[in-house]
Amino acid sequence: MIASNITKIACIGAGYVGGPTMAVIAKQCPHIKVTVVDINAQRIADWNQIDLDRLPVYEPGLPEVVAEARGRNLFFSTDVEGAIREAQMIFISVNTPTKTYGVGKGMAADLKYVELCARQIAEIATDDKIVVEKSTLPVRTAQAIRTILDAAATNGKDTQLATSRPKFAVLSNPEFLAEGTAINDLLYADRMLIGSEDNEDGKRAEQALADVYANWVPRERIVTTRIWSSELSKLTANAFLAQRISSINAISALCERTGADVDEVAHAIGMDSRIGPKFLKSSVGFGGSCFQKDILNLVYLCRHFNLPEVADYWEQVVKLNDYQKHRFAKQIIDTLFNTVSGKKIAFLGWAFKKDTNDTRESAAIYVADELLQDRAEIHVYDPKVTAEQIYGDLEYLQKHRRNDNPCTATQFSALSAVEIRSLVTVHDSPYEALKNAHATAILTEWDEFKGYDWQQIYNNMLKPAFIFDGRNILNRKEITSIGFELKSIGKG
Ligand SMILES: NC(=O)C1=CN([C@@H]2O[C@H](COP(=O)(O)OP(=O)(O)OC[C@H]3O[C@@H](n4cnc5c(N)ncnc54)[C@H](O)[C@@H]3O)[C@@H](O)[C@H]2O)C=CC1
Ligand SMILES: O=C(O)[C@H]1O[C@H](OP(=O)(O)OP(=O)(O)OC[C@H]2O[C@@H](n3ccc(=O)[nH]c3=O)[C@H](O)[C@@H]2O)[C@H](O)[C@@H](O)[C@@H]1O
Repeated sequence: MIASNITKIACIGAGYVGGPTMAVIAKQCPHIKVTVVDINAQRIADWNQIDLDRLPVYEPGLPEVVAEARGRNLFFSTDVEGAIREAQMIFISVNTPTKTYGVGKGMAADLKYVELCARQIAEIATDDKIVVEKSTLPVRTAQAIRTILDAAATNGKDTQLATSRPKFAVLSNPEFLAEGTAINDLLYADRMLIGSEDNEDGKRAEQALADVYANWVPRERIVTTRIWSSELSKLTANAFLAQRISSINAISALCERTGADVDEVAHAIGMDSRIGPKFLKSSVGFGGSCFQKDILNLVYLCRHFNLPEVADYWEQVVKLNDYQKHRFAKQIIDTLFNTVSGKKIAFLGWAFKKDTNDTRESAAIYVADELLQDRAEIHVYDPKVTAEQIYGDLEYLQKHRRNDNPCTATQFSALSAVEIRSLVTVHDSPYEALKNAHATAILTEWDEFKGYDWQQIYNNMLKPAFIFDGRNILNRKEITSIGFELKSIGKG
């Protein structure tokens, strides 16, 4: 029977979502044993680090949560099979990146990891399980998961009587946390969304998961829907959030031409309660593993369902974001007298936003790539990102640049790993990165950047000393009074 009182949870995938979400469930529900498993042994070893500053995910508040629950009712392990066997409820929290091959290349979500999980669950389960989609998935994926679970339950186990075969309930429970604020987002969630199949087991499973969250989330914030609505709500939420950023970034370009100030415009329109102030911060462009991936996935789905106008509408959000990153890089080259060849450009920040060590799809990667095409010498400082990660990001891009990117596709040539390493230097100290630089580009809004000794930095930079503030974090008056030439986003 599908369990109604959950005491054992497994989560497949110990990444940015699996790790923090399960740590919070374990913290808030000491009566539930939570086991997080991953095929990446190094990642699991890092989650088991005694030194909590070296967990694989940097996230404010996470070490404290892990310290409280780990070893009590929170476990990290590579024993995927054991965890599946034991659990009543299994979260699938594996990566669903954009496909880099075959049908849907560059657009569709790659569901191979999710499919593998479903097959593994089906193969191993000997009793009834609730399977929860925590990964972000295209609408109707639950159908595919159900088909795999049911087929395996009948195929591989046909020696079993039909009545003794395990039953599965599939739920959709997308995650809405943002990196950098994950713990807060999980503890004080705006809502927890649960989509279930419309049958008795589906409703039973939905109630069981709602009861888990009810240990700390007010009941009125636990929203239940049909399963397709839940799946589509996740893609839609990310598309709406990203759309706001692209909208304000589009206006930033107009501000630069007209002398208006994008921060003032954002403030003024955000005071309209129908618009609201959040997600109106103009920037060098949104990054992160999800916005672009999820919108491209949405676009792919719309085309699949023969809705080309709808697909084009959403695709524009990504195109505008590509344009914004390109605009920023181009402004650096244009301002530095039309070439950055052999010039030292310091990058402050590499992560896609502050308070995370995640660099996936970070704007910094694309801006660096464009400057490297002109043979700039880039010197990077980021408080949380390692040199290997930075080199890895640039090398990955050389192989996987999107073909349809109008800003970058045609004129770009791939750089070798050796070329990248000869042109890019990663520093442990911001002051070293900035010494003798022709220009500084701020790519991430880390708070510490605001508190630097900018006078000292100015003294040590080449003149004219340019700053390209891709996050609008510096105080214009202070910075220009030192003598810097400051270029901000959306300020004429
Ligand atoms: N990163 C974020 O802030 C958010 C991500 N999401 C979604 O959550 C999902 C996971 O994202 P992340 O945690 O960022 O990915 P991630 O790449 O950090 O973690 C995924 C983990 O799954 C593991 N894995 C893959 N296949 C496996 C298998 N068959 N068995 C065991 N482990 C396996 C990988 O080794 C990896 O450690 C994605 O669908 C993403 O779109 C949703 C909300 C927020
Ligand atoms: O599905 C996901 O992965 C998650 O994607 C985003 O979270 P995240 O990408 O972690 O971080 P955001 O705060 O949304 O920032 C995304 C990017 O947009 C940029 N951004 C954000 C807000 C803004 O006003 N301006 C802006 O440029 C950030 O700097 C960052 O590069 C969503 O906010 C989460 O709700 C969602 O769960």
